[in-house]
Amino acid sequence: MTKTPINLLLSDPPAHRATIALSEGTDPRVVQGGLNAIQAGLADIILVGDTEAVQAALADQGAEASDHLTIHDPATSPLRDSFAEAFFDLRKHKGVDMQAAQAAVQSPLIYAAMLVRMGHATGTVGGAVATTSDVVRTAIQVIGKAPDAAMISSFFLMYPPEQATPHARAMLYSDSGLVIYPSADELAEIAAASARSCRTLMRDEPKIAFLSFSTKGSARHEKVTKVTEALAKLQAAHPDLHADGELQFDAAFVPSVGASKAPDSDIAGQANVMIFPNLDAGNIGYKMTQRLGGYAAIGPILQGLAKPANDLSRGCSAEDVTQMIAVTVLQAMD
Ligand SMILES: CC(C)(COP(=O)(O)OP(=O)(O)OC[C@H]1O[C@@H](n2cnc3c(N)ncnc32)[C@H](O)[C@@H]1OP(=O)(O)O)[C@@H](O)C(=O)NCCC(=O)NCCS
Ligand SMILES: CC(=O)OP(=O)(O)O
Repeated sequence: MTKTPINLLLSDPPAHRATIALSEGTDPRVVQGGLNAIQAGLADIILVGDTEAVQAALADQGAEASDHLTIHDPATSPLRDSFAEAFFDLRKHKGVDMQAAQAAVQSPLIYAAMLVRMGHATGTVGGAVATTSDVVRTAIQVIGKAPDAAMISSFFLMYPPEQATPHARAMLYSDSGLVIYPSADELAEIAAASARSCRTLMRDEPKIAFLSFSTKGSARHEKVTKVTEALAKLQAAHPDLHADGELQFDAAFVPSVGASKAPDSDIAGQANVMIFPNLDAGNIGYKMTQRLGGYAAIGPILQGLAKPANDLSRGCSAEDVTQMIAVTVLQAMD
C-alpha cells in the first residue's frame, strides 16, 4: 500500500483526535475533503466562514454540523475580541492598530490561523481559493517560525500513478511553492528541513539531490556554483545526511543515467528528495510531473512553522484536501 499521509495516519493514529481548521469553509472541495476526513477518523474539523453559507455548503453534500464538525463565523465568534487583542499584540510593531486588528481577524484565513496560535485547533489548511502568497504570509505573521528553524519553506509530496515507469517512486520536491530565489545558505536550510519532512511524512530515509542544469561540472556558471555551495554547507552542518549535487534531474532520477553521468555518486539515480535551485524550476517541475507524468501532488506543505499550517493549489480536489488534513495532523505529531 502506498505510504500516503492518510494511510500513515490511519496506521499510527494520535492518542487524542486532532482538530483541523479549514479557512475556506464554503468551498465544495474543502467541505467534501473535511467530511471525508471525519468519516475516515483522521480529525475533527472546524469550518470557518459565514454561518449560513457554510450550512448551505454542508447541506449541498447532505451534511450538517455535529460533534466532530463545528462552524466558526469570524463575524459572530465569541473568540473574536481575544483574537483581535492577540493579533494587535503580534503586529503592533508593524503599525497595526486595534481597529485594523479587529478587521484583520474577520478574515477567515487569519481567523483560522489564530485558532491554531491560541490552541483551539491543531493545525489549519487553506489555499483552495486563496493564493499561496496570502496563505503563507498569514501563517508567517500569525503562527510564526519554529524556534529551531532558520526560515519557512515549502515542498510537495509526489506519488507515482499506478501505471508508471520502472523507476517511478514517491518523492519530495522542494521548494516548489514559497522561497523564490534562495541563496546557497537558504538552499542548504531547505534541504535540511526537507530531510526531516521526508522522515515524518514519507517514513523514508532521505537521499537528497541538489538539482541543476549541470551534472558534476558539465557546465560552469554562477548558478551551478550556488548549488555546489549549498551542498557543501549542508554537509558541513549535517554530515549524517546523504546528499549530492549538482545533478540534472535525469541523473538524480534514472539509475542508468546517474551511473553514466555521476558514476561515483550514491545519490544519482536514487534520490527521493529533489531540491530545486529556485521557485521557477520547483513550481514548473512539480506541475509538469503532476500534469504530464500523472503523479499525485500533495502541497505546498509548509515546513519551519511553530505549529502546522498548510496551503493547497487552487487546482486541488477534495481528495487533496483530505490528504492535506492528514499531513497537518502528522506534522503536529512530529
Ligand atoms: C511567501 C511570500 C508571500 C513572502 O511574502 P513577502 O511579500 O516576501 O513578504 P515580506 O517580505 O513582506 O515579508 C513578510 C514577513 O514574512 C517574513 N518572511 C518572508 N519570507 C519568509 C520565509 N521564507 N521564512 C520566514 N519568514 C519569512 C518576513 O521576514 C516578514 O516578516 P515581518 O512581517 O514580521 O517583517 C513570498 O515569498 C511569495 O510570494 N512567495 C511565492 C509564493 C507563490 O506565489 N508561490 C507560487 C504558487 S505555490
Ligand atoms: C502551489 C501552487 O502553484 O499554487 P496555485 O496553483 O494555487 O498557484
